Amino acid sequence: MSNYSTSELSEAYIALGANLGDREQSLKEALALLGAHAEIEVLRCSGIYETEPVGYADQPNFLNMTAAVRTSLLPEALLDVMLEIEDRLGRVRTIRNGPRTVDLDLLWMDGKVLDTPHLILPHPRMQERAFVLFPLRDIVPRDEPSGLWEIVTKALGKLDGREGIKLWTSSGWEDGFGHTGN
Ligand SMILES: Nc1ncnc2c1ncn2[C@@H]1O[C@H](COP(=O)(O)OP(=O)(O)OP(=O)(O)O)[C@@H](O)[C@H]1O
Ligand SMILES: Nc1nc2c(c(=O)[nH]1)N=C(CO)CN2
Repeated sequence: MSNYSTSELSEAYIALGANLGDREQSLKEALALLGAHAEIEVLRCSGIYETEPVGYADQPNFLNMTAAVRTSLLPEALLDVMLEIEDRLGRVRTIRNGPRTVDLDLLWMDGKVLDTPHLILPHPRMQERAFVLFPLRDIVPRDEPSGLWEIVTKALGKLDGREGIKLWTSSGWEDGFGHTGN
């Protein structure tokens, strides 16, 4: 497909959330599926945080984390891969902000700005979500070239404390989790 990927590599930041079933397993499977894609390399993963639900309160706590990936996919194609992973892991869309086996949001891609019916970049709600910002702070380098570190730091400064976020466990990524063995 001509408009699927490019010869240039982008660095993208993805938020993952799960609040149904085996939440930790769903996050890890989603990461493994991202990393198994021929055009996606998972570079860094945050810790896994347990977070109180935001938006629609009458649902279980979430586990949330973020990942940085390197990819030759164009933004829309990366989003398609993410939506396929959600489907594969059994996500059923019911109510907005409602419970889900796994949710993948594309937060940031080299500072690109997009506003199409399918994809808005940067993610429009990322700066107000503590469950995104705390895990994102784990993995964005201070010298990130497109200005994400400054955005995350400023947005975190506006939050009221930790807002129902606590570290749950390490993602285990550094210890080899997610490698497919080749
Ligand atoms: N940056 C983005 N990342 C992920 N999805 C996006 C983005 N911009 C637009 N979308 C669109 O949003 C649609 C709905 O996403 P989803 O069902 O995950 O929403 P939600 O998780 O309930 O709410 P929220 O978008 O606030 O996290 C997706 O099918 C996708 O086309
Ligand atoms: N704590 C928490 N709350 C949410 C989350 C989430 O991932 N974590 N996702 C939502 C819709 O994307 C709505 N509310």
